[in-house]
Amino acid sequence: MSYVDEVFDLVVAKNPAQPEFHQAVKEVLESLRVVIEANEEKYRKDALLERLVTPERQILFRVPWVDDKGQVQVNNGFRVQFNSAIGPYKGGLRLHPSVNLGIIKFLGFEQTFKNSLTGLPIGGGKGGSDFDPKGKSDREIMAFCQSFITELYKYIGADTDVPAGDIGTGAREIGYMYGQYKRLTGLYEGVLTGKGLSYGGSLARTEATGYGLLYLTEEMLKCNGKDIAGKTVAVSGAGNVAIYAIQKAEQLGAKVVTCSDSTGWIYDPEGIDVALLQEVKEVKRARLTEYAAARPSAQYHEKKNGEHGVWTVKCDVALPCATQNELDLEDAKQLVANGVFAVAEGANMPTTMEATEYFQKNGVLFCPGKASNAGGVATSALEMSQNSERLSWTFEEVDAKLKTIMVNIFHNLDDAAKKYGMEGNYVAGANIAGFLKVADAMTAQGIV
Ligand SMILES: NC(=O)C1=CN([C@@H]2O[C@H](COP(=O)(O)OP(=O)(O)OC[C@H]3O[C@@H](n4cnc5c(N)ncnc54)[C@H](OP(=O)(O)O)[C@@H]3O)[C@@H](O)[C@H]2O)C=CC1
Ligand SMILES: O=C(O)CCC(=O)C(=O)O
Repeated sequence: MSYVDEVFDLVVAKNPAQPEFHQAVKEVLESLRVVIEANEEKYRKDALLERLVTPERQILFRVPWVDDKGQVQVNNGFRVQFNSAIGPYKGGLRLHPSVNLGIIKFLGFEQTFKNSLTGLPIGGGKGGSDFDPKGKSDREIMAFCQSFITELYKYIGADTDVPAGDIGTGAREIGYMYGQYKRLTGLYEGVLTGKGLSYGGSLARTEATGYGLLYLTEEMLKCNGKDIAGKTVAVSGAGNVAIYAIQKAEQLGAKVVTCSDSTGWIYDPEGIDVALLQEVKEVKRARLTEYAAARPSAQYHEKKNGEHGVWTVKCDVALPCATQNELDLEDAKQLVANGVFAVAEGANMPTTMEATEYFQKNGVLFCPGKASNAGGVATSALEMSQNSERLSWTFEEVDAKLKTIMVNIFHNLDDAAKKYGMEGNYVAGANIAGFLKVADAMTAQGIV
């Protein structure tokens, strides 16, 4: 049996009931086959793959907090410190009822390769809780965040592990967590990113994941003789990534006709009004029905099981920006039948493996999230740099660096795919380019 297959079987055996983690590992290992086989003896002897798929540390903890009725609630807290070969652990905190250890491990594993692709010195980590921020008062959110950090502060720090936002964790939550960390440690340091601008946050971090997605998509299209201007784009999600992806796509001359949340989706043939979307989602924290009520051109569709939502709409470019496995084989078939020619992932692993293969077999340009959504974490690393030098850069400076990083990521994965005989396979290119740097650093640092 090949080394890759042996290690994949080991992952399934040692991590039962963690399908998202198995999926993320399988996708990476499959595309590393050619690289591993070229150096199999050394990697096998060093158990490099076994170490790569095993988190350095997993922290599981209780998060008790008191709700507005005086009732004590208890949630599960997680931080998976996956790989620190190239820098301190770095990655977001997800607050969503679906969160479990397998999901945090898949995200931490992906983060290791993504962070490597940015070219910046950051290792991979991820965390979160099964806490549901929806419908909670500000006081309840604060109580949860303070309790979460009261345990987690022991394991994080500006040079050890630097968490940030993800689904359900935005500027408000980061603020409460930062305040509690400072209170417990007495340290005013860059321990979290995505902070508010008045206390060490970076300009353009809020926009970075969505903007970065479009910078990379623009470059991918340009290198394949196409242009984003004038194209019709379908976006899923209506959170941080989706909103700024829509804004930048529209600035680049595309028309974005869809967005969605967990209860329904919008088709707006005149193009999404991003200012209205921001007002509904970021300010009011309301449902998309409010967008539809205020926008005569918009059609609102309730989410129904078995229906394919935004992916039924005819588009040239699809940008899944909501959550994992939200675009399956049926969706991919529909998109291809409707003429889609490019898909770039804003979310982490939003496309199933079968759907990814279908796109690739049908000549659709496909960029995986670990490359196309890396602008968020890259800008977080720029926030860390600014915190270290006690300076703040302008929006234009950060945005220009972000654009350069995204263009470089695309060329690195394009080059890696070509070098290993898989031209145009950006999934393989991203996994190989991300892996090589981490593997080199792990090898240089000995058996740790
Ligand atoms: N924020 C960042 O900087 C980065 C985020 N990402 C990834 O991008 C994706 C979106 O994150 P972000 O925009 O920050 O998160 P937000 O919480 O801001 O928004 C998430 C959006 O996706 C929808 N959504 C979440 N879960 C589900 C679900 N199970 N089914 C349907 N819709 C769902 C939400 O709808 P509702 O509000 O109704 O729940 C919301 O519209 C995630 O995969 C995240 O890991 C990747 C890189 C960086
Ligand atoms: O900015 C960060 O550190 C976190 C980003 C993140 O969680 C992600 O890239 O998925």
